[in-house]
Amino acid sequence: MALTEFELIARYFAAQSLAFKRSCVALGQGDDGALLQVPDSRQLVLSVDTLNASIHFPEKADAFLLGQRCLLVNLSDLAAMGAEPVAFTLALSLPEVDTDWLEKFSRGLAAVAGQFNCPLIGGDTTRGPLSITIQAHGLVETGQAILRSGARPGDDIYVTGTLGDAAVALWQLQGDSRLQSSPLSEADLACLQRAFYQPDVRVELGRRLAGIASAGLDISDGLASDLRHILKASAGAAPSNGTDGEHRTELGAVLNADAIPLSDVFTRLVPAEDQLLLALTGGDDYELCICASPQHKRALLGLANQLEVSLTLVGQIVQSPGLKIRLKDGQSVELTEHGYQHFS
Ligand SMILES: Nc1ncnc2c1ncn2[C@@H]1O[C@H](COP(=O)(O)OP(=O)(O)O)[C@@H](O)[C@H]1O
Ligand SMILES: Cc1ncc(C[n+]2csc(CCOP(=O)(O)OP(=O)(O)O)c2C)c(N)n1
Ligand SMILES: [Mg+2]
Repeated sequence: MALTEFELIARYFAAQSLAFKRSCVALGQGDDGALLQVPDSRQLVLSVDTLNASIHFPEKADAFLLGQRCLLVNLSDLAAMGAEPVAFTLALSLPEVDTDWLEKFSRGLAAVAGQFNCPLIGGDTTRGPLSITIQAHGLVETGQAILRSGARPGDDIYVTGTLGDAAVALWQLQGDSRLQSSPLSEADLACLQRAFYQPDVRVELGRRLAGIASAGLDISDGLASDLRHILKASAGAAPSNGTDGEHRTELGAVLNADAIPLSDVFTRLVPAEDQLLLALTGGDDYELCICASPQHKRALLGLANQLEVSLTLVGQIVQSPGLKIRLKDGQSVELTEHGYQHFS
C-alpha cells in the first residue's frame, strides 16, 4: 500500500538524521510552526529558494545528489550573508510517492544537514509537479551581516573557487555539442557532477568576513548578473545639483578577463572562445563574490588561505557606471550579457 502523507513525513523527514536537536531550536517539526530562540546579540537571517524539476535540475536527477544540492544552494545564501546555519524548512511537491526516491532524497538532505548541524524543523508536503523549496535560517551577530549594499569605489572584487564548472556540467547533462571531449573520463565526469550537485558552499569563510568585506553575495545566476546586483544595491545617495532632491550615483566594476578563475576541467572542455562568457554568465556556481577595501587584502587572503578556500582578486569597483572587462591586450569592453534569468 502506498504511504499516506503523514506516514511519508514520519518515515523520511522526521527521522533523527534530519530532525535532530540543536541549540536555538526550541520546537521543531510537528506543530503548526517551529520555534527558534534568537540570542539577544544576534539577528535571524532567512533565505528561501525553490528548485523546480527541469528548470533547476534535470527531471531524472539522482535523488541523493539532488537532496544535497537543494540544501547546499540555500546554505550558500546564508554563507553570503555571513551567517551561521541553524535550521531549515522544506516544502516539497511530489508527483507520486516513490519510496526509493524519497529514501535517497532524504539521505542526501541529511548528509548536508548533519555536516552543517542544521536540522529540518518543519515543512509541507503536497502532490504536484516535482518542486523543492527550502527556507534556510541562520544567525549573525547584530549589525554584522554582509549586505549587497556596502561596496565603494576602489574596493577590490574577489571570487571564491572557480567559475563556470556547473555550467559545463549542464552542457554535459544536456549533450551540448560545444563540449570539447566526449565521452568524458570518469574523473572529469566526477568533477562536473560535484560542481553541479555538491558545490563547496563557503559557510565558514562567510562567517569570518565581518569587518573585512564591504559587500558580498553568492553567485547563482552568473557573476555578470550578480555583480550588477551589488553595483545597484551599493549605488550611493549623492546630493543632486537639480531641484529633484537626491539621485543615486551608480557604481561600476572592471573585471580582469585573465584573472577569472577557471578550473582545469573547464579549460580543457570548453572552447577557448566560449570560456570567458560561460564563466561569467553560466550561473549555478554557488561561489561567493566579495568586495573589500584594498586595506583588507592581506587579512582576506590570509583568512582564505587559513580556511583552504581559493580566493581570487578579479577586479575593482569603480566610480563610472557599467560592468567592463579588461581584456588581455589591455582594452576594456562593456559587458552587455547577463546571466540566467527566469522568463527571458
Ligand atoms: N516573490 C518574491 N516576493 C518577495 N521578495 C522576493 C520574491 N522573489 C524574490 N524576492 C527577493 O528579491 C531579492 C532577489 O532575489 P533572488 O535573485 O532570488 O536572490 P538570491 O539569488 O539570493 O536567491 C531577494 O531579496 C529576494 O528575497
Ligand atoms: C535543468 C537545468 N537547466 C538549466 C539550469 C540553469 N539554471 C537554472 S536556474 C539558474 C539560476 C539560479 O536559479 P534561481 O532560481 O535564479 O536562483 P536564485 O538566484 O534565486 O538563487 C540557472 C543557472 C539548471 N540549473 N538546470
Ligand atoms: Mg532566490
